[in-house]
Amino acid sequence: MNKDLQDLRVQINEIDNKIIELLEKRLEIVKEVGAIKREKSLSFYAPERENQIYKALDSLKLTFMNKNSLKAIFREIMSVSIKMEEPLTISYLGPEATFTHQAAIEKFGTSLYYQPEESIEDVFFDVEQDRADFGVVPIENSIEGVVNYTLDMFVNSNVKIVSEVMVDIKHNLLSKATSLSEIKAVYSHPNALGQCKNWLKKHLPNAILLETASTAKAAKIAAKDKSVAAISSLAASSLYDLNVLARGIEDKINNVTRFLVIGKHIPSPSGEDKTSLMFSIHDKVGALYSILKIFYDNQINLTRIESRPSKQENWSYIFYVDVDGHIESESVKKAFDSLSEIVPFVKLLGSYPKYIK
Ligand SMILES: O=C(O)C(=O)C[C@]1(C(=O)O)C=C[C@@H](O)C=C1
Repeated sequence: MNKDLQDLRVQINEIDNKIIELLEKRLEIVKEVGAIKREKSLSFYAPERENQIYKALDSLKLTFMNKNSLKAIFREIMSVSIKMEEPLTISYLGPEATFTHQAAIEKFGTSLYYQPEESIEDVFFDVEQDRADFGVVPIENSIEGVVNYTLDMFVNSNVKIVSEVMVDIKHNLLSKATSLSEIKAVYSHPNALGQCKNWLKKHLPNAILLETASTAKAAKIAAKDKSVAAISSLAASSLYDLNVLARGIEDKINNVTRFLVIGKHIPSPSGEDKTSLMFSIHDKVGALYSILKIFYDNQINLTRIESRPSKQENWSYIFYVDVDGHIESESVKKAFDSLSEIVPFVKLLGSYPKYIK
């Protein structure tokens, strides 16, 4: 072998050994952290601490390394740490290779146990009934809007939002076939078919479009029939051994879905947090105005408001709001207390660190 190459590889080996030695030292300390958490019944997963670590990485000036790559390395280091402290189980809206699966891995890394579920309801039940430590569910898409099913689940559940994660949605045409001319039908979730409408019209004008419960289910169907294709993720192409006939076929770029991590305990403040609340209002003039005024009076930035039918009585609604700040901060706490005094019903859904890309 070339002498220079050999020398360089010897140097790389030395550095790798140092990295491993340092990782071992880090885990030794994490073990002590885990013991304290067990003794004090604290959550092994600490999203507020993870965000602080990501933020510190973000402020570094690096010569060679891309920030996303560095974040991915630290995601996995912390995933290994959590596993050593306690091998947590993460339930998510499945099947495998869905965007929710991708969101769960982005949040917790690959070292934990993942449990796919058939419905959003089952993910909530897993967390409520201790079959999983945390759950991951979709909450809104930048094009399609809110996932009503998830919002409605919070009415009767006492799980808390502990974290959020955003995933860029990239659609791909997958098939056992090797060319577009062989495709007679395209399967996918209705949202994905809708998001790729123009591409399909242009490239597969004669194909029949068929709906499935998830993009991953579509890939499973495509794996059995060479004349069909699925719109699904790249993860599904490897899982079901499908050819990628076309990449990034969504009509609009900037298609992002936001997911929530649900658990049982509200994490401590990270320094940059969000609080989610739900409440109902009295049926009278100015009811919503007086609520919004509370946030204004406390100088709280309201970042989102949604309403949903209460399902108790026709034409009565439940409001969901997201505000900047943690419930342990003076202003958010004060606003929450004032709100509790004037509405028939209010519930704190969680305070959690804002997502850092
Ligand atoms: O600091 C903690 O609370 C830890 O448990 C350590 C650690 C880490 O590896 O840095 C691991 C898991 C937590 O989610 C956050 C951080």
